[in-house]
Amino acid sequence: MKKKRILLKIGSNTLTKETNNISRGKIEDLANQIAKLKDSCEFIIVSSGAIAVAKQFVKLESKQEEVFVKQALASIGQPHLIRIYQEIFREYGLLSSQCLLSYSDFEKQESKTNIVNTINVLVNNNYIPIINENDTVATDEIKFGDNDKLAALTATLLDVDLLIIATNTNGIYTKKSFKNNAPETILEVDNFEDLRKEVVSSKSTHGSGGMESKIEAASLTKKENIETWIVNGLEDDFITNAFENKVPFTKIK
Ligand SMILES: Nc1ncnc2c1ncn2[C@@H]1O[C@H](COP(=O)(O)OP(=O)(O)O)[C@@H](O)[C@H]1O
Ligand SMILES: N[C@@H](CCC(=O)OP(=O)(O)O)C(=O)O
Repeated sequence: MKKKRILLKIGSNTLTKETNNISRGKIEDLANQIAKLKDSCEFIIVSSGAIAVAKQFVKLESKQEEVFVKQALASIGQPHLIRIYQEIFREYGLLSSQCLLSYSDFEKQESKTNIVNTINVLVNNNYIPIINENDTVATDEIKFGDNDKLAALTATLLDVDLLIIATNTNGIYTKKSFKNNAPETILEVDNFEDLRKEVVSSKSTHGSGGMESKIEAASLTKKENIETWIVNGLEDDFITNAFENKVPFTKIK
């Protein structure tokens, strides 16, 4: 049986469970779900969190807002982030690896071919690639604060069957319900262009792209006929529950 190829994007906000520390519990939840699904699905992860991990360990003598400081923090935090993933994934019998990519890599045919070949070898040998932006050489994502687009570009390049973006809401809410503090999830999207009108300018504690960047990401995958799900990553079992339709989330076909 051919496995369903899933690109899972998990942001700093979900990984920290909206605190100032990376949540080992969230990574355990992730590993537990991937282990349960491993006979039917293969996973590629785009994970943020390098800066958030570093902030747990160090205070650099400079203004935190400066982009170079964030790049330095990402460099300090990334190996810790991967160590935590590897420790926990190993306990669940999962193998993992690290890939650092930048947007410009998606503009060069040679780099694209190299990415596809490397990741295919990893996945075919049951390794879960954990991707983040190469923050030393590029600042797009730190400046705009978002891995959503990187996830969409990767999903497209690797021809996945499904992109899952884990965030801190039950998918995209109608603007009206969100503003009235009685959020209602848009479950299925009929008219994609109308979706853009539902975005509210608020963001979560650690997040910076807001819902807009998730919709932009979905517009890239939609063009390639890849389905995108926006789910609440703060909840336990958020992937398996979405598969079983036990929780509300937004499906963009
Ligand atoms: N229509 C909407 N439905 C749900 N959330 C929305 C909507 N419009 C804006 N948002 C905001 O988008 C946030 C999620 O994006 P973001 O803060 O960037 O999180 P992440 O770290 O997961 O990328 C939500 O917490 C919410 O404040
Ligand atoms: N690449 C950096 C920043 C990425 C970022 O902020 O993205 P996100 O948490 O998805 O809004 C990191 O790993 O900390």
